[in-house]
Amino acid sequence: MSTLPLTPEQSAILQARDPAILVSAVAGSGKSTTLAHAAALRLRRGTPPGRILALVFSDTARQVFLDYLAQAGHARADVTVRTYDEYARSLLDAWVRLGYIDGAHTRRLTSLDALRPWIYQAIEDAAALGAHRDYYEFTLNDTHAEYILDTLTWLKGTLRLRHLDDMSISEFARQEDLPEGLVSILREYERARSHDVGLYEFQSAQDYVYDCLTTLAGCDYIELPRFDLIVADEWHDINEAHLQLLQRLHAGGGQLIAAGDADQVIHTRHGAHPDYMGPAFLAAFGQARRTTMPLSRSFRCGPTLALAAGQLAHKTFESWRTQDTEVSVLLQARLYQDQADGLAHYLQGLRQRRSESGFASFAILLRSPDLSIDIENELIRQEIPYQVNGFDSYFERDEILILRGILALLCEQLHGVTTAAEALPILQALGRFCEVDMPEHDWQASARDIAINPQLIRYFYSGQLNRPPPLQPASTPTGDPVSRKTNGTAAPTASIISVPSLSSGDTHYTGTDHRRPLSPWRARLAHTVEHLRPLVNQESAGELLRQACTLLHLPAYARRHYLQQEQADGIEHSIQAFVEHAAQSQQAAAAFLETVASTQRQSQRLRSHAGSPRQQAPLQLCTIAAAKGKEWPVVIVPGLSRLHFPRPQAQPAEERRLLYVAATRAQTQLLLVSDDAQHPYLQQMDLSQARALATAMLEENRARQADTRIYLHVPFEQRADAKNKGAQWDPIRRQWWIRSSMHLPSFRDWLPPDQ
Ligand SMILES: Nc1ncnc2c1ncn2[C@@H]1O[C@H](COP(=O)(O)OP(=O)(O)OP(=O)(O)O)[C@@H](O)[C@H]1O
Repeated sequence: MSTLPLTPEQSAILQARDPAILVSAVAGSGKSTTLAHAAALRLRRGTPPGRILALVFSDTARQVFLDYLAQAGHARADVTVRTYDEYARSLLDAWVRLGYIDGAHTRRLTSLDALRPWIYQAIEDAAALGAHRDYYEFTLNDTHAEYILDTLTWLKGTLRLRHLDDMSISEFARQEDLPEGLVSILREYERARSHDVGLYEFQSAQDYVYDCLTTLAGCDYIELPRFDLIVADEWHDINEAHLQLLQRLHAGGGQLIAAGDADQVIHTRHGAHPDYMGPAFLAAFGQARRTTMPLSRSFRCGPTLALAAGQLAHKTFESWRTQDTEVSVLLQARLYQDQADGLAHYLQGLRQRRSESGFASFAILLRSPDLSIDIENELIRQEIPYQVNGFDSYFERDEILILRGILALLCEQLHGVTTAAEALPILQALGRFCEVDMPEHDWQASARDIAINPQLIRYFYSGQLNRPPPLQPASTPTGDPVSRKTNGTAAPTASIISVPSLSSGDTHYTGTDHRRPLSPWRARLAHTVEHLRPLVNQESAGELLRQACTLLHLPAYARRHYLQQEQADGIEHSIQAFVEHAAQSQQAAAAFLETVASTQRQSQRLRSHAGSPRQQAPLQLCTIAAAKGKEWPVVIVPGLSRLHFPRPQAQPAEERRLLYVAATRAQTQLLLVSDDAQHPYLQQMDLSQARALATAMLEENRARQADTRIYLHVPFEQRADAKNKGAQWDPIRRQWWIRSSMHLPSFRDWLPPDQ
């Protein structure tokens, strides 16, 4: 049995009898704990484990839920705890076993690698139809493939994809505001995937819930399992498909308790919406049969942070803590650069004040990866070990690799790079820019040669980047795409590409047709190299990169490859930050390339944790989205600037929720870094008012703590005696308790050993 004394709000939720309960909670208020206790209480009251279902959104959340269930006194295997995708998949499996659907040949694909051939096939099939070629680029690359999957995830999550069967491509494209070419790809992909209701060629994680609902709609004889209790954690991540599956499960009777925080909705792109934390829940579960209950006090955030977060979110947000969370603001002059120095200084000082040897208590949460350039550089300078979470370190990002590659082309030498492993990503990024199509072993060979002799990059340029791409044969899709395409690039055709050994200096190709004109990107690269090469010894790296970005139309490149405005903006910011980094260094191109390469090696050492000083625990450098559900003693949120956070083009409400999620990860200290003392978020949080009100809340919490509950071990036959002395009965824990301010010696026989 758990020793955790539940709060009155938690107890009220556990005692409520309504068939559908929506728990509207603040961050860190014990949502998962409460749901686990609800399951434990049912088990104690005799509900068989098989009649309880817990649904979560991630493996981490499942683990957390199982831990809380164990804390509440129940072994891990007692209750079914599943993600929605896993649960839907288990339903489909059961229907196959029962013979309701034919799943004998359905392939279960788990990675983009496994899905890629099918996506590429759909792109080719849609392109072959020819109708939308003038308005859409049917490119075969991973970025495009990911965009297609992202769009599918959204359309399936919102169940909007269902309309595609009843509409023409142009009608659907108009309705969803999508390019017709993209819609034609989606249609081809779904046609290849699903032959009929319950008959699937292949399924991936994003399909299970959607396919379950489609199968249920087409097969009304299928019965779903019945549960006495369904608990749904992280309800703020719910989308229409999850909601409808839950509605079907709940229609069999029993109780549903869903818990979430409307201000943690940050995945509207995948179909989540704050309405599900209110009107949509109430509508879905019937007027007379549901209720909303609060969890309004946080166990994580101290009073100052709770009050400030409440002001940001326009809601009541209180705290149980007797220690405050200190919230401070670091003002900096500019978005990039200055803040990094201030930050590292602050970090080192704080670590010393906290008397900690490592950085495990620290997290820096980024609105988007572009800020990482200066922060990573500063962490490296200060030898602070760090781990990157939710994005790639700037050394590994395509746009930065392209910029390094361009400087190397101007220098006609890949300065600073000493191994094939270092050269390969730069060559491949340039290759993607120019749509070079080579087999993997040729990439490897080129990287090896250039690592040995960095000047050979000039042959890579003349042989691969500065020549027209060969004509591809017309695609004749037949049979299984898996056997035709294997990895990130379309299967090479030996008669068209024959890569010379770079070390021989040989630039002769056996291509069959070179009449095709240079693609705009190759042509722009050629023009840039021609224009800037003569300036390489006169201009600094920063100036060369600035001019290269303009000549290459890099923002347009970002927009073409990253079809989502949000991603394209992120790439543009990242490019801008790297160019500024080069400018600040005031180095010539060759020296700057050397510096970046050696900084990269230091970064790898610090990130691998191998050579960090005194084997210190690393700091977490995380995107806000990847920090959701986690907590750290010290949280730093840089980049509060009117240009960066909130992003001017993004949805203002979702931007505000992003900051709310980031800020509420902090336990003892939150540092907000801004270039503007009047930043709208700082004004909304009104820290001086929050600090003033926090004092009273802290005193109240300390007084309450001094008067906590003490649970007694009262034998059944002595219960009347305990009651007469003033003990009270807790119906949820089924235990007698007294206040710590009562006369303890009167209860000596029943006190726990530590009292
Ligand atoms: N009644 C309680 N008394 C003391 N601590 C509690 C109580 N309920 C929960 N906690 C603690 O509060 C912390 C947060 O709990 P939990 O993870 O359940 O919150 P949450 O609302 O799900 O958090 P998040 O905002 O990350 O979703 C945990 O350390 C948990 O043990």
